[in-house]
Amino acid sequence: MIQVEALTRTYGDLTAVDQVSFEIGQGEIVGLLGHNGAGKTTIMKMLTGYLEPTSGSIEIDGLDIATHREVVQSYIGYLPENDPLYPEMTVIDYLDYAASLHGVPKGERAERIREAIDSTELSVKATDTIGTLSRGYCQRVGVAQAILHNPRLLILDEPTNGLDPTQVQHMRDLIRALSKRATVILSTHILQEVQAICDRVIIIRNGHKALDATMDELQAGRRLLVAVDAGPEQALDLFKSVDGIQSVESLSAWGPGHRYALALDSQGQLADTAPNVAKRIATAGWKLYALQPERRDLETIFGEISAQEGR
Ligand SMILES: Nc1ncnc2c1ncn2[C@@H]1O[C@H](COP(=O)(O)OP(=O)(O)OP(=O)(O)O)[C@@H](O)[C@H]1O
Repeated sequence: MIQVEALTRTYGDLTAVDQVSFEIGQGEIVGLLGHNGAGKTTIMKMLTGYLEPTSGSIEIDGLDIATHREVVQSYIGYLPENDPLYPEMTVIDYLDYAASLHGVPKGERAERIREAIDSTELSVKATDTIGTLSRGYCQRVGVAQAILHNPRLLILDEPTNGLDPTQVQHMRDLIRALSKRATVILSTHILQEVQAICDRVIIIRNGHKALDATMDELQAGRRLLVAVDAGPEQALDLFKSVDGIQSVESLSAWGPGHRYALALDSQGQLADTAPNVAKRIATAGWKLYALQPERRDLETIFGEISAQEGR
C-alpha cells in the first residue's frame, strides 16, 4: 500500500530524515519508534503530503504523492502530534467543520459524524465544548476527525502522548478496532506502545532507519533458556553436543537449579532443538526445571542497536 524510497528531508543544515525506505502492506499496524527528535514527525508529515521531501519518493496505492497529493490525501486520516482543536467549539460542531474540510458531502455528514463519534466513544461528550474536555477525550476528538472520511490509511502521531494509563488503554483498544478497516502507522517514543499495538516496528534513529522487523521476528531470540540440576562441569559439554546448538553460556543462578542459554546454530530450529534438549536431559537423569525460548524485549533491542552504532 505504501512505498517509501530514499526519503530525505533537510531543514537548513540539519538532515532530519536521511535516505529512509520502507514498504507497508494493506491492513498492517506499523510503529515508527524513535527518541525525541529522531525524525518521526517529519516522516509522517511527508507521508500525509503536508511537507515536501527534499529528495526521495512516496507512493500510496501506486500514486506518487508529489503528483497526486489531493487524491492521496483524500484517503488518509491524520492525527497530528499537537492536533489543533478549537477550544470554543462543541465536539459535534468541530467534527462538522472537519468533515467539510475533508470534503464529505453535506448529505452524508450527519451519518459520518455519528459513526466517528460511536467509534471513538464520544457520544457522552458530543455537545460539550472542546476546551472543557480532558486530554484523553481531546485525543479521541482528534482521532474522530481523522476517520470522518473513512480513510484507508490512518497516520497517528504520538496518539497516546500525555494520556493517563486508563486513557492509554482506551486509545490502544480504539486503534486496534480502527485497524480492522484501515492500515495504521503510528509514531511513538514509548517501547511498550509498539509492543502493545503493532505488528511491525520501524526504528528511526537520528533520521536513519535503524531496524525494520515484525514483532515476532524482533522478540523471538535465537536462544533456548534451560534450568536443570546439573552444574556446568557436566551440562556445558552435554548441551554443546545436541544437534542445532552452537554455543552454551552458563547464566547466574535464578530460581531452582543451574541456568544456561543455548544459542542455536544457523540450521537450528527452536521447534526441533527444544525436544532434543529435553530428551538428552531426561536420558542423563537430570531434573528439568525450565526450558523456553528467550524473548527479547524492545528495550534490549534498542540497547543492541545503540551498541552496534557505538552510542
Ligand atoms: N520546522 C523545522 N525547522 C527546523 N528543524 C526542525 C523542524 N521540524 C523539525 N526539526 C528538527 O528535525 C529533527 C527531527 O524532528 P521531528 O519532529 O521529525 O522528530 P520526532 O522524532 O518526531 O521527535 P518528537 O518525538 O520530539 O516529536 C529534530 O532535530 C527537530 O529539531
